[in-house]
Amino acid sequence: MQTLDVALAERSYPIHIGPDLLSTSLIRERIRGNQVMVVTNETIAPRYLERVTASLGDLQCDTVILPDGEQYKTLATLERIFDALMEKRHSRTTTLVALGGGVVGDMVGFAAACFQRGVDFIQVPTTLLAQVDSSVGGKTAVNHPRGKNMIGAFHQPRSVIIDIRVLDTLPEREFAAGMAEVIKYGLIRDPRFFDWLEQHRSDLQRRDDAALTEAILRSCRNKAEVVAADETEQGNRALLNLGHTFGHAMETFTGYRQWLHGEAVAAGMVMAARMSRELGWLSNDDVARVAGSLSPWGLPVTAPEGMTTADFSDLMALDKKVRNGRLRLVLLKRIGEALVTGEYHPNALTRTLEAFCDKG
Ligand SMILES: NC(=O)c1ccc[n+]([C@@H]2O[C@H](COP(=O)([O-])OP(=O)(O)OC[C@H]3O[C@@H](n4cnc5c(N)ncnc54)[C@H](O)[C@@H]3O)[C@@H](O)[C@H]2O)c1
Ligand SMILES: O=C(O)C(=O)C[C@@H](O)[C@H](O)[C@H](O)COP(=O)(O)O
Ligand SMILES: [Zn+2]
Repeated sequence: MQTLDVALAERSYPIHIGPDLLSTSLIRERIRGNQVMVVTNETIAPRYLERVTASLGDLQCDTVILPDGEQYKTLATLERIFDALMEKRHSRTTTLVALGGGVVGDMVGFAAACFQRGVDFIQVPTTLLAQVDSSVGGKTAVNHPRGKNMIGAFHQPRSVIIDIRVLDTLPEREFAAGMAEVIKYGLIRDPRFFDWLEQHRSDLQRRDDAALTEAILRSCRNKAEVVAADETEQGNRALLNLGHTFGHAMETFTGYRQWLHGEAVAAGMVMAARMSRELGWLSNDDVARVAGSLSPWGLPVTAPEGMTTADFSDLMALDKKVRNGRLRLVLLKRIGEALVTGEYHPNALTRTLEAFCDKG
């Protein structure tokens, strides 16, 4: 097992990474009270829920099983968690455990931030995307029909427990979606990791344990460093949003049903790369290299069917990085270095959107 720390003073916490961690005492050790609510979904429950509850010893342990899917990452679904907490008489010293992918993790984190104005929670991520990104950093939220993650809070977990064995049951499409966020770290701040990912693509495609552990570790290290330097996104944390302004627009446009988050981020990162070329920062070869790092995973590099430039503009105007009416975007200075900026000629954005919507 390897352990990293997210250094946030009194809110610091460990990330444990290794095989077969689900049934160890790691979760139990981080629980401070005598009550725990394990929240998961209908797909994950039959596979992993019992293993987790069995590891919790003599605590009062209750469970909630949510419906599966991004379309359920809503305020309405959150109520099921609050109802269960009230029904089972959980108090302020309870701990919520998020057993699942980013959807479960984001909702449980938000429920923990809200219940009695804030209780402990532990992330037990079961998708690659959740292991490398969403379980770390304390961004929690639900979606609004008009915008992604619009209602949420910053609330850090007590610990993150990454059992790489649970990825054995993860479908290919979900695994690839997680790779989009892994590749993101290489693009925004870690060019050596980007090179490494290109060199080890086939090892990762066959889910070789050593390569997978290395990819998860290096991703979590990148995320932990960014979060430790800027917990609430006053500055450089926004770099983790590469591809997301475009991607969130695509997810919202498709009603949170058609495209996976990682797929939308992949297409969004290609858009960001193309816009960076418009601004003279990336070459044609760089853009081809960005797209070429994503497409072998079957990730989309074109816009959803029927989405127009007007759709993009409308939805992107609601992005959380808008400041005083000006849309700020995360763009690439070069492969391995990103910046967030609102200082670009609007034509560069128009040309990027037109090219993307016309022919992809
Ligand atoms: N908070 C953050 O910092 C952050 C970062 C990135 C993404 N996100 C959010 O995360 C969400 C996407 O997360 P995701 O990609 O994990 O999607 P997800 O949570 O929907 O999980 C993907 C699918 O895999 C299934 N699944 C999960 N673990 C499995 C396993 N081990 N075996 C078999 N099936 C399994 C799930 O039931 C689901 O059907 C989005 O809502 C996105 O906005 C948040
Ligand atoms: O942790 C962050 O910060 C991120 O931006 C990570 C993203 O991968 C993630 O999708 C996040 O939920 C996006 O946040 P949002 O503030 O743009 O909704
Ligand atoms: Zn993301």
